[in-house]
Amino acid sequence: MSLRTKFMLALLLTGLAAVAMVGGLAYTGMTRKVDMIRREQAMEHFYSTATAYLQKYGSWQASPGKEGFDEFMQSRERAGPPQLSDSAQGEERRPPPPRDDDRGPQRGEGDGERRPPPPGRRGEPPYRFILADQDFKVVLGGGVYHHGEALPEAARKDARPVTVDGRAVAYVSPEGVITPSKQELQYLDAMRDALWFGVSGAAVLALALGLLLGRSLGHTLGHLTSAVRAMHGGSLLQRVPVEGKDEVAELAAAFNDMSEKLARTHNELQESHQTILLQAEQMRELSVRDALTKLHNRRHFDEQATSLFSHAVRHKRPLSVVIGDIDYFKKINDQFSHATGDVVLRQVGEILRSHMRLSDLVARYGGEEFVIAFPETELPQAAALCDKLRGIIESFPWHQVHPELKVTMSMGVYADLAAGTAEAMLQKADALLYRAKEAGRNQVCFAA
Ligand SMILES: Nc1nc2c(ncn2[C@@H]2O[C@H](COP(=O)(O)OP(=O)(O)OP(=O)(O)O)[C@@H](O)[C@H]2O)c(=O)[nH]1
Repeated sequence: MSLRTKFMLALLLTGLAAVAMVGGLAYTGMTRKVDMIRREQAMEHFYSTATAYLQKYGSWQASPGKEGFDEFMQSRERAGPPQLSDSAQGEERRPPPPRDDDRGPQRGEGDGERRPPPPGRRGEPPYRFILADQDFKVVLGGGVYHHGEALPEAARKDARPVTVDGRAVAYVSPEGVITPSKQELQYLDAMRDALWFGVSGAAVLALALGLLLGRSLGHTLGHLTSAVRAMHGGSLLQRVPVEGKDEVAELAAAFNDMSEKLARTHNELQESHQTILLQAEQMRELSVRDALTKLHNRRHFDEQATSLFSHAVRHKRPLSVVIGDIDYFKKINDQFSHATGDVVLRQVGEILRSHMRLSDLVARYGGEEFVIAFPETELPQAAALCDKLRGIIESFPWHQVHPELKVTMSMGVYADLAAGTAEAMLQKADALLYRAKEAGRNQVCFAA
């Protein structure tokens, strides 16, 4: 069941229950109150008439009886129109009791047998007053009791004494219920109509409110659901409209805050992740680079040379390895300073790097030693390239560093994969370098 339907049902039930309860209570309360007032008024009227009548004669026995009482009452009515008047039978007159014809003859009018009281509202007898004498003997039975009959104990409890000169000469007892007059019935009908009108109004209002509330709540919740789905999809920064100041609006505002914080934290995390990756890359780069020449270091060369060797063997491709060593470098350090030696190392490194192809591998192997691997290169091309490099180093304008500075390099080149490993090839190249040194330096020695 949708939220809107639930809202509508809840409001409908609440509205109907409230109207029914308030209206029902008001209706019942008012009906009872009207009954009570009428009953009191009728009682007061009958009682005052009976009191006046008995005061006039001293007692019922001394009075002309029922006819005299009726006459007395009618004369009082003529004197001033009463709110309620009572017949000599003591019956409340204004609302004529229903099925009055069924009552049959009254006490003293027929066979003397008491008939059941005529039904009033809801089948109850109409409202009447019973008048009993000082000994609780009924003198006016109101169609309920026989003349001379003893008033039952239950009726005596409600009986009100009529006193003359301080002594009770009679008792008035009410009996039955008030039957509403036509006008009162119209009032009650109008009240019932108003009640139904209220119930219908409440139902329409509840449905409209339910629809409105359900739509407004569903609107915000719909936004929230879409936003959460979008967040699941990776778009962390979401905004839903904040309407009003209720709990739903608070939820929407809290969601916006959360989304903003999540997006910010996510961005920060991504940035720091990038930084970490960058730093890791820099660290990795540093770990494979020589600090002075910025060429790769020995460890990196060994790793790469091994895989170049494997590749060359597997694909039966040529591979040449070279070891170059700056001649008399100790003398350069000693004669021109260690700093000059560093400049020489950096410059030689730059010359080697700038003359390599991207696929070539060059590294500072330690001290004044450099190593090169030429993949896809046969020995003659490698030896020729090394001789060219040797010439470039020799002819570099070293005098700009120091007027007397001269730098040359000796190299050993080896290109036979039969050596078995890259390391073994390097050892062979180193032996050829040694030979170059022995042969007078500033030269390239090679072997296939
Ligand atoms: N300036 C400088 N000198 C270094 C560095 N690394 C090693 N050396 C020096 O390089 C010199 C190498 O000297 P040797 O091994 O005797 O070789 P050489 O003097 O070049 O003699 P040959 O190789 O036989 O021509 C040593 O004096 C080391 O101290 C460095 O990073 N900077």
